Amino acid sequence: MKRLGIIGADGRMGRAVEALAEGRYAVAARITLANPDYETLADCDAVIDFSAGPALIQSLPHLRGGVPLVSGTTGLSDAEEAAITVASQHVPILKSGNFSLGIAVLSQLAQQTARILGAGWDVEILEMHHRHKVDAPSGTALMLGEAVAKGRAVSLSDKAVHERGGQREEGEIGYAVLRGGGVYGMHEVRIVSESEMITLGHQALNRDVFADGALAAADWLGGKTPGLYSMRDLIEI
Ligand SMILES: NC(=O)C1=CN([C@@H]2O[C@H](COP(=O)(O)OP(=O)(O)OC[C@H]3O[C@@H](n4cnc5c(N)ncnc54)[C@H](OP(=O)(O)O)[C@@H]3O)[C@@H](O)[C@H]2O)C=CC1
Ligand SMILES: O=C(O)C1=N[C@H](C(=O)O)C[C@H](O)C1
Repeated sequence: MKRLGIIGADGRMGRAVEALAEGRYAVAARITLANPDYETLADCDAVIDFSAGPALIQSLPHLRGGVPLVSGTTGLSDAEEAAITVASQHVPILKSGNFSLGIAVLSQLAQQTARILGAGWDVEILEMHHRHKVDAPSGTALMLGEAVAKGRAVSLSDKAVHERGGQREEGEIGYAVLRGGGVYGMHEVRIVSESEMITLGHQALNRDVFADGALAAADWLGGKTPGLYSMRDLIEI
């Protein structure tokens, strides 16, 4: 059986991945805060990461032999993102802020809708997650904003408004963040004119949807050449 490493193995997602991997992979490395045995990752056939920036960055040197990495950790700094891009010269890495099929499709729809309608329509991105979530806005909400920006041929960092302190300006991509209870993940892209509103929405109904997608990504990534891949590469949209 192929050997799987899990970074953040004791976390909500790490536990979901370990449970779903049973019968498909032998879990050969479990990286946790208490047991940071990063060198055990080098002997794995694939590694799945749902942890935090520092853990992900510490793992990278141990994958340089070419161990494929699937990473779902969000809230990374620019320096951490850059380190992943550098590592992908030696290692196949599939990184996504969301491993559900529905969000991959929603992202494509948001891009197309933004391209067709243009900046005359206002875009607001809403997300809600459980009370324990650390980063805001979510990695998925940022991905959806990137899709809208790509559809409009603009840069998200130029157009994103994370806290509205006054009146809206044309072309803004606004964010609204809610936190509470046990919500697995709710995202909406609202595209609004003076006369009508399109709502593209998605709700995760359990945590396994992300773990399942990450395991499918690990299967797909085996044997790929080094590079930085996305869920859209996997499902070919
Ligand atoms: N892409 C996707 O589809 C999804 C992405 N995520 C993202 O995955 C990440 C994890 O989410 P979730 O499982 O809910 O969070 P948790 O806090 O439940 O799990 C993270 C785990 O990583 C551990 N950890 C943190 N730092 C280190 C370190 N330096 N070394 C070793 N272990 C470390 C934590 O340990 P401790 O508990 O001791 O702090 C914890 O067990 C988040 O960034 C989240 O946004 C979540 C769901 C889906
Ligand atoms: O922290 C979570 O739980 C989730 N995080 C990801 C994100 O930041 O978008 C994906 C999913 O929505 C759940």
